[in-house]
Amino acid sequence: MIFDCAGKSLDLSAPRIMGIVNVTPDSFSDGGKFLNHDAALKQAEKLIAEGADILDIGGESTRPGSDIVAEQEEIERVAPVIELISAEFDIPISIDTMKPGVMRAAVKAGAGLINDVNALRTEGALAAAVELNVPVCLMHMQGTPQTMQNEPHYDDVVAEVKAFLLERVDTCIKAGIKSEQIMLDPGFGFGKRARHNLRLMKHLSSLTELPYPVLVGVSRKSIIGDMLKVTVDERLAGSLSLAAISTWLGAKLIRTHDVKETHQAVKLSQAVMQVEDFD
Ligand SMILES: Nc1nc2[nH]c(SCC(=O)O)nc2c(=O)[nH]1
Repeated sequence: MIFDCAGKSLDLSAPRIMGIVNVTPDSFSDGGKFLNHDAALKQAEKLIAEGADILDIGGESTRPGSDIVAEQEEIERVAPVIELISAEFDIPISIDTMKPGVMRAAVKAGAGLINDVNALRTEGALAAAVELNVPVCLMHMQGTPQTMQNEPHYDDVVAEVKAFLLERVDTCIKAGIKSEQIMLDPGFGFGKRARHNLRLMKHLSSLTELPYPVLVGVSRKSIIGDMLKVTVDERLAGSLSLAAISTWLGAKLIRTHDVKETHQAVKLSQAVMQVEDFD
């Protein structure tokens, strides 16, 4: 279960941590903090020191109602940062984008994994991913970031998300993506109400039992805010609780803003899962 991310390996035989570096002015949690390259590099350095196993670079916020960013603008935000991080550190880098042109520029700059919240459905994205021949994360989203939280509806959210992801896997493999280069993600908060997010978490094993590693991204998200009625900067405890639950249920990659604390939570849940039953 080792992903080759453009020569840098990501070993998913145990749960790992994906640190978030948003190079956007409007990301819901840290928007604007890392728009300049030095700040982004410093953030990368911090997350690596705290134990990140991969860094996820995003140039377009996909929080509900976010603005669409032009492809060239998104490339100008992410490519220089990826180049800097890739030159400076030996850590695998993922590009969080839906756009094929950004995928190409990011991999050229040193990214080794495509993290697509749109599961390669954008025109040209699947062809780009096949050509770039790097691992991909396929995530479920109902609608678009601009529309997804307007009355999301499911008859059976767990079954529907699982069916969507398996259909995308089938399409990707038929197009030439290797199955061992695929990871899946239920897409917490992407066209889901609180109860949908909770059901997806409760039944996460319906995804983790599949032969693909599962990535979970709940860091500081509305699943926490809805339940605890706390603001974004008061969601660390909730994020860590869900990180522990996710890994307990088989998630192999936790996407987070808070790497140090999440690393501790994951280490504990691993310790419980792996302890010998008898001396
Ligand atoms: N794979 C994956 N990529 C993501 N990119 C974002 S951006 C919005 C935010 O961080 O709230 N979320 C996710 C997620 O949940 N999974």
